[in-house]
Amino acid sequence: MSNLSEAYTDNPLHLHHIIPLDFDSVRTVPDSHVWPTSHAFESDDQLSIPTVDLMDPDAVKLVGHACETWGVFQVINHGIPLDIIDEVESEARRLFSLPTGHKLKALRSPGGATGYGLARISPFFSKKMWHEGFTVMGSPVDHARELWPNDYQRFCDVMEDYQKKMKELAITLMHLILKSLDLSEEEISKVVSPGGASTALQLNSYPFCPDPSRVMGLAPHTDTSLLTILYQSTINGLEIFKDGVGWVLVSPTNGSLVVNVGDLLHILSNAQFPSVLHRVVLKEKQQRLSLAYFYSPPTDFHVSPLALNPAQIPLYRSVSVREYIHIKAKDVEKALSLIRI
Ligand SMILES: C=C1C[C@]23C[C@H]1CC[C@H]2[C@@]12CCC[C@@](C)(C(=O)O1)[C@H]2[C@@H]3C(=O)O
Ligand SMILES: O=C(O)CCC(=O)C(=O)O
Ligand SMILES: [Fe+2]
Repeated sequence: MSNLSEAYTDNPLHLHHIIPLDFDSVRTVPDSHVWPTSHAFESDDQLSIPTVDLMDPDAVKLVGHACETWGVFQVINHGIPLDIIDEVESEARRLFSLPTGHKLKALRSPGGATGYGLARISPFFSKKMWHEGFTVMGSPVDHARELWPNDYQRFCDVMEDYQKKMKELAITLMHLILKSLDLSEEEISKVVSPGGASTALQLNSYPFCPDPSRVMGLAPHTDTSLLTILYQSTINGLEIFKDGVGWVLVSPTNGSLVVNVGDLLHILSNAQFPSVLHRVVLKEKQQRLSLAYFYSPPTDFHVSPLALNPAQIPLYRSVSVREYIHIKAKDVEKALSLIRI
């Protein structure tokens, strides 16, 4: 079991916050899943998040500017082969296409971090989300075997390969981002070391919904990570909240990946980079899939504001990754303010 998995084990959930609806059998949206104002504050502007070409000689500057102004950007020329992404998507599709009863064989346990179930933030909302997820940390073999006793190898190989590639990309991105904050190589290598990281891969499915405008795919949240790398296949739905503007749609563009700043990078940057609030709304009468890879330092690593010039004061106290996960499990919305100095 990985350390990150243990950190989540300390914060158990109740089963009714884990078991998704039997989406196959619903013909109308049950009251438990109706969100009254899900489309409020949507911006009409044709605004879009920045795109960064990782091969651009100015990548450090571009990435730094995108993190500061938006907290989220799209990367192209990221070096992840598209056929690998396609394979992960197709394995994710194979998983979510199983009958509900079958998927429940791989249900996340109340004290567990991995497997099939609702998003971890579910207990904080009075309405349920139109969402099912499958969380992977390292090898998914235990849960894959429960789903496909004689045919789990391919799923495992594909998921492990993807995590390996995502980790390399996350490290590349972290180097660029921390360089943009003027951190020295020595400081950077403390935060980003190939051997030590906490990572997770989340397969997200937003099943077909008979009445998409009344439900919420994934409620507004910030990610706990340093950064998150997201692949959102071809269906619209992801929106990010930009101060002074409102909800901005992030449309999928072929082969690009969305990178967003998480809470831990927000702390590390001393609030220079916003930990971007985002949500998923259902825009189409079609199932939507996404793959989110979360990259954080090891759970015993202490995160504190690093990018300080002599005139600046730290806005957050130092917090270990494990402690921050614990604080967030108690109160997702207040977590950052609880460690503010
Ligand atoms: C490594 C992570 C990051 C987690 C928890 C754990 C595994 C699953 C991730 C998500 C995925 C869906 C949104 C989120 C908010 C959720 O509910 O579960 C994420 C959460 C976080 O960023 O806090
Ligand atoms: O499905 C998406 O586009 C976003 C998923 C997400 O925000 C997450 O997994 O944390
Ligand atoms: Fe997220």
